[in-house]
Amino acid sequence: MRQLPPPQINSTNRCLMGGPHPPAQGSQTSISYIYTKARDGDRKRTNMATTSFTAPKLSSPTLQTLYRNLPVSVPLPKTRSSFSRHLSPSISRFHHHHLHRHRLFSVRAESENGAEPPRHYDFDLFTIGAGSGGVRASRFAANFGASVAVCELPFSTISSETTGGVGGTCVLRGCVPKKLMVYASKYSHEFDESNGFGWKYDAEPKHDWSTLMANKNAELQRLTGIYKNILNNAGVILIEGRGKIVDPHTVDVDGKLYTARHILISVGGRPFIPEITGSEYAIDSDAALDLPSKPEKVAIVGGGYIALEFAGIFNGLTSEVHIFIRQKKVLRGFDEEIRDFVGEQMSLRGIEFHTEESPQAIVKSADGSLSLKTNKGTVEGFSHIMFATGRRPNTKNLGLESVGVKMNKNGAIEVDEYSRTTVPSIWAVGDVTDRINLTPVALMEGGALAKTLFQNEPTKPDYRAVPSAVFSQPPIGQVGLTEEQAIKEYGDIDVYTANFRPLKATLSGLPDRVFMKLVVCAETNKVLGLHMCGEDSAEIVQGFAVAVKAGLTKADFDATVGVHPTSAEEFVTMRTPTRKIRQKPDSEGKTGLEAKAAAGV
Ligand SMILES: NC(=O)C1=CN([C@@H]2O[C@H](COP(=O)(O)OP(=O)(O)OC[C@H]3O[C@@H](n4cnc5c(N)ncnc54)[C@H](OP(=O)(O)O)[C@@H]3O)[C@@H](O)[C@H]2O)C=CC1
Ligand SMILES: N[C@@H](CCC(=O)N[C@@H](CSSC[C@H](NC(=O)CC[C@H](N)C(=O)O)C(=O)NCC(=O)O)C(=O)NCC(=O)O)C(=O)O
Repeated sequence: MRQLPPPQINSTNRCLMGGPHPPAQGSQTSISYIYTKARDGDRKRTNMATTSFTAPKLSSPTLQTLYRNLPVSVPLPKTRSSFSRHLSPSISRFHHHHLHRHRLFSVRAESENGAEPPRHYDFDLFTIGAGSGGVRASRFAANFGASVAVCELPFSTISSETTGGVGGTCVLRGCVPKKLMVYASKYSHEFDESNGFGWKYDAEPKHDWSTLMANKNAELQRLTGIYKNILNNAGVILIEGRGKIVDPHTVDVDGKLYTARHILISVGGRPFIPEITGSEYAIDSDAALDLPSKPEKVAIVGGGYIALEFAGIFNGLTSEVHIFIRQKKVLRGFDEEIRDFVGEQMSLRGIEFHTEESPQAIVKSADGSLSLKTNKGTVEGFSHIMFATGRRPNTKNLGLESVGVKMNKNGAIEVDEYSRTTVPSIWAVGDVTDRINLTPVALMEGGALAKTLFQNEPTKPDYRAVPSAVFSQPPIGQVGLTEEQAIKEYGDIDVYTANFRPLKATLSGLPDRVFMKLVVCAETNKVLGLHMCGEDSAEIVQGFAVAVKAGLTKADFDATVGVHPTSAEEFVTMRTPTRKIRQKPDSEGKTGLEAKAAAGV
């Protein structure tokens, strides 16, 4: 796609960020606050004495532009902008109160090239979508001194054209409720483990589905409230409704128009279900997180993150679970040995895998049960059929085509390295751009954008060594290259693996095992990739991700003392390579110490 030049930081930002400006001679505008940088990068507002000054007489064009771009605060009642004109009385009252509490209404004058007449905007940044990326960009931008509004649809556990909620996918329909359900479902395995440690129950522990759903939903309500407060405390104005871009600087929210110097699209994605006969009987992950009762027998179509996580959840909560994947293995793109290992371990916990089976139709029987017809036959008697067949960017009905924001064939917004779309004033972060669809990545993109636009610090998100976890049971954690990627990229690698029965399994008597792998560059001794499937792998990999990101060598790992007895210690005690792969001609590979010396470490 077209690469736009790095964003130019305009003089508004420079002035705003630069701390107290000397009052321009003769101005009558009151400046109420300055912003000082706090340790964590957020900014603290400092109350300043109001300064009165009248418009300065500036001779140089640069200074004139600088002055036009100064953020000037105008008391709301005196200045009715296009923004306040369109507000309904109740929203207007809220904004009036809110703006006065946080900062006076900011009207900015802009002249893009010095020749055009200055334009006034209601906001420096208008964000569409208050999920992880949108909230992060908006609140950081506000903390950097920008005037920011964000619009979001009303709360619902199920996303649609008319529902969403502050917090977005991660908080309301993804990571958080999913992890709560993972916690709920893990107990059954733990009850099984406990017998070997002497625990006896007079009766089988019972699970009450409605208690779990009620507590989970109460937590989601709490979190959406927390996210509203986070925005409010940062001085971001929240507007409930559906945003649609009208022109490169204007957003329509349910009939009211708001102008902004920059528009950010952070509307995320939604589950995708392929169109097959009977697909209306299928549920997606939104619905699966909010079922009124436990599924008795569930088919899960797909072999990605979501399919494996829900298979573990329903299996742990004692549903009968069948997974249908169109390939031989789950988790395309993951390390091959991890793909094999997780499949085996999940099978041992009672999940049935149907491989190389593609769904063709769903049929509902008179008794209400569902059958899944595939290329290999029909499996009957499901209470639920869940599709976890990927997610699609949420870019319909946003007005993107009409303003010229380019999208790829899946509807993902194309952006440059700074998250800028093909329209220079419009930016996009998070799943809507389909880069790496993970919450911490959206947070990174949102934070980088706020710095780029409002802190005079053009910042590209860094996609090297992004760790991730699949909260399957057992879970997977990984960072860096798979063995297959490393061979392709480096040719010569050493692979260290450990496949062992963890201490806990010796008394529990369960067939649980752990698999761990280090992929090491033979030439430099750097650890290129680290993979684990087994209890606690997500927690373990987060720490090791620092080492991989920092480019540490296998020798550095060897020099680290283990924590005993843990599974994690295997990563620092793998002494002999399981295999050495040599693809470069005449290549022997170096030992750890030789490589360390060669690299000057
Ligand atoms: N723990 C985490 O960090 C989590 C992250 N996520 C994020 O959300 C994204 C979406 O997750 P998910 O929905 O699991 O998507 P994924 O892309 O991970 O997996 C989709 C799965 O569905 C299969 N599939 C796609 N289309 C069809 C079809 N028409 N018929 C049969 N099978 C099909 C794919 O098979 P094939 O491989 O053959 O294409 C693949 O196995 C992930 O990529 C991840 O970024 C989601 C949940 C948890
Ligand atoms: N990691 C811990 C904490 C989980 C957590 O971070 N909970 C979040 C909610 S979900 S997570 C939602 C996600 N937050 C985060 O990912 C926070 C990550 C990290 N603390 C950071 O600052 O980068 C997000 O969308 N952030 C937008 C933003 O920060 O701008 C929270 O806000 N809790 C407050 C509370 O419970 O009182 C755990 O797993 O137990």
